[in-house]
Amino acid sequence: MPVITLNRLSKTFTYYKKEPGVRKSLQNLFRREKLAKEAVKDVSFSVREGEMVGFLGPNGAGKTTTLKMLSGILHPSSGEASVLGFTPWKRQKEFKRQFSIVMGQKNQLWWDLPASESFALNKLIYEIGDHEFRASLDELVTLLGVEEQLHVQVRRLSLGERMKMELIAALLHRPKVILLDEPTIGLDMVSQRRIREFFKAYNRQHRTTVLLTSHYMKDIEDLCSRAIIISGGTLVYDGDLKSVNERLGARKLLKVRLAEPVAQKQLAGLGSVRSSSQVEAVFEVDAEDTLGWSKKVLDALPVTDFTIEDVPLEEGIENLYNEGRWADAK
Ligand SMILES: Nc1ncnc2c1ncn2[C@@H]1O[C@H](COP(=O)(O)OP(=O)(O)OP(=O)(O)O)[C@@H](O)[C@H]1O
Repeated sequence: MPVITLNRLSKTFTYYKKEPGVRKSLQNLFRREKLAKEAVKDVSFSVREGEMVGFLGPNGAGKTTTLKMLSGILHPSSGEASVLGFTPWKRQKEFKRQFSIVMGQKNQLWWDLPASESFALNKLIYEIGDHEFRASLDELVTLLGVEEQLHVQVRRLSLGERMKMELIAALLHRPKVILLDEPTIGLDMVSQRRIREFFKAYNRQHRTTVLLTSHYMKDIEDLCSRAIIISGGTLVYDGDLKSVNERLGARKLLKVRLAEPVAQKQLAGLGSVRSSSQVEAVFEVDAEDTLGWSKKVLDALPVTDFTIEDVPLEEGIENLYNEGRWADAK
């Protein structure tokens, strides 16, 4: 049984064009130009109970807008959605008690109070019983290793510690469905890993259904076996994460630092140059022949430093989409 279902869900934002300058602003008071942005177009998919699905797409693809509709923060322009049998934007109390959304860029904790006091408030809001609250809090605090920070004013916590407290606040009422919008954004590698490990353990224990957006491929790889990809508001892929990886992994970025400036022409003569500055160059190369490419570049240029990296997720998706390489993946 799916717990999340979207049926041709769409959202168009309408807004008025704003032009710079006093004269234009005055003109706009009388004659405003109305614009429309189709942020999400006819998106349909469903997620089964206990699944952890990566929701991916380039910047501005419509991910946050979709998650906001699924959490009831936004009304769609058309289409339907059901989460745990509820229509999210009706915002029924019973829905809110079984659901949670975590946005890495927003916080729900009170900054001037210790997190423990925000948790006590959530206990009241979600009507969590004493025993359940204690058990839930103990489990989350232990899994995330934040026992010592519970009574520290939130504004004094590190970014990673604050995010862990945000997660506790979002999970205290043991929601069955969790939407995670960039939960590890801006965190250092250690905190990112800790949060990934937390979700793995948490999901094993509670079989929560999770829809996760992240710009870090590692988050998605570690937690999800299925990916849903949108681009320009439209669903472009729904399937195995492995096949997305195979496609994205086909190219690598070879980054070199040079001892002295090298002419653009010489760089271009070596291969596909992604970008270059005075003493740096980035080549996009075939992943299967990284060694051959490395040798060629090292032989030809005065290289002082050298790294091989994956193509950033959102860029890779955008490239594949533009090249029409999704056709056989759908
Ligand atoms: N209130 C709004 N009014 C007008 N346009 C909007 C509004 N909210 C979002 N948009 C536009 O809708 C599109 C989708 O935005 P959304 O935030 O859903 O993208 P996203 O996939 O989450 O991107 P990112 O990865 O950068 O966070 C963008 O072009 C954005 O500028």
